[in-house]
Amino acid sequence: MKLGRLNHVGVAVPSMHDAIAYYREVMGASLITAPFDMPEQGVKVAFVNTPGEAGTAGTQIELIEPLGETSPIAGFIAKNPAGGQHHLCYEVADIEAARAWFTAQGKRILGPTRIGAHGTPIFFLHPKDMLGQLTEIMETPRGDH
Ligand SMILES: C[C@@H](C(=O)O)C(=O)SCCNC(=O)CCNC(=O)[C@H](O)C(C)(C)COP(=O)(O)OP(=O)(O)OC[C@H]1O[C@@H](n2cnc3c(N)ncnc32)[C@H](O)[C@@H]1OP(=O)(O)O
Ligand SMILES: [Co+2]
Repeated sequence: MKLGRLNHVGVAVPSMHDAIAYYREVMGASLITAPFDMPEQGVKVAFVNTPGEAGTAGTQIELIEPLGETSPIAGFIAKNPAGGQHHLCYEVADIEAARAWFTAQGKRILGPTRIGAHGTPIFFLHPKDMLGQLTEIMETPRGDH
């Protein structure tokens, strides 16, 4: 497997509304997508874009707010009521090859491969196996690179 670009840093927030205001007013972000619900992932999502090198997409901040009774980030927000850095998401060219690569190393994969917020397949790796970092692997969207 070859590691691709850092696609996004997931940031769990208790209030999407307040987090968007923070990125606009405190951080000076001008490109923030409208929030949308991903009920099957248990989160509301909005992306803050940072600029990349000429002609490339910059790394995004993925704001995630708990959605529904069984949100996977409910426990994280309970422990970190102000919110906090939640996961790192790296791109790969081939999601199935990446899954096999981590499985062969005994890394715990959290649930099935599913379609993520960019419309490409993703999976998550347990933070206790990954230097304490919840790690998301996503297939690079077609047309990028
Ligand atoms: C939309 C999509 C996309 O980008 O396309 C997304 O990103 S959706 C992003 C949201 N979806 C996901 O995160 C899906 C995968 N996540 C999960 O399955 C879960 O969140 C887990 C990672 C298993 C954690 O679940 P939960 O907090 O309920 O379990 P737990 O309290 O037993 O936690 C087990 C241990 O892991 C630690 N822990 C929990 N969340 C962590 C995190 N984000 N980073 C680092 N450590 C973390 C806890 O403190 C605890 O450590 P101690 O035992 O030392 O206290
Ligand atoms: Co993510």
